[in-house]
Amino acid sequence: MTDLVFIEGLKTQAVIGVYDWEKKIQQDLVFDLEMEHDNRVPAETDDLAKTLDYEAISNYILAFCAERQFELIETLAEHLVAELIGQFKLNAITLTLRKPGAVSAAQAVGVKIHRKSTVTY
Ligand SMILES: Nc1nc2c(c(=O)[nH]1)N=C([C@H](O)[C@@H](O)CO)CN2
Repeated sequence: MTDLVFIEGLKTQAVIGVYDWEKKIQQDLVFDLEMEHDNRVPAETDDLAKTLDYEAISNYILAFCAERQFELIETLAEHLVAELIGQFKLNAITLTLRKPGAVSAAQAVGVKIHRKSTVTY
């Protein structure tokens, strides 16, 4: 099954970084998500409750970043994905997390992870 619900370029700020100066400031983060979902089911019923609500998931990520603090973006990505799988019953997700201001010579740096649920929803 190759259907997806995706979120692209979700921008927010968080306290994130390994250095002391980074723990006192907010820095930009950009999220791209691809979440596996059989889109035929919501399409048959025209029912929001049968799909992955990209608005609810986006709001969850914004709240997560406002409340939580990590050093590595790897740690943020892993914790966030684990919560999203549980909260929204995701079968599989690919998350790309960019920290655009981290390396001034680069447009962005970041991580990309793909995780599957241990149960099938
Ligand atoms: N793979 C990673 N490398 C680095 C990270 C990170 O989270 N993952 N973080 C930093 C610093 O916090 C950096 O962003 C400061 O500019 C360095 N390398």
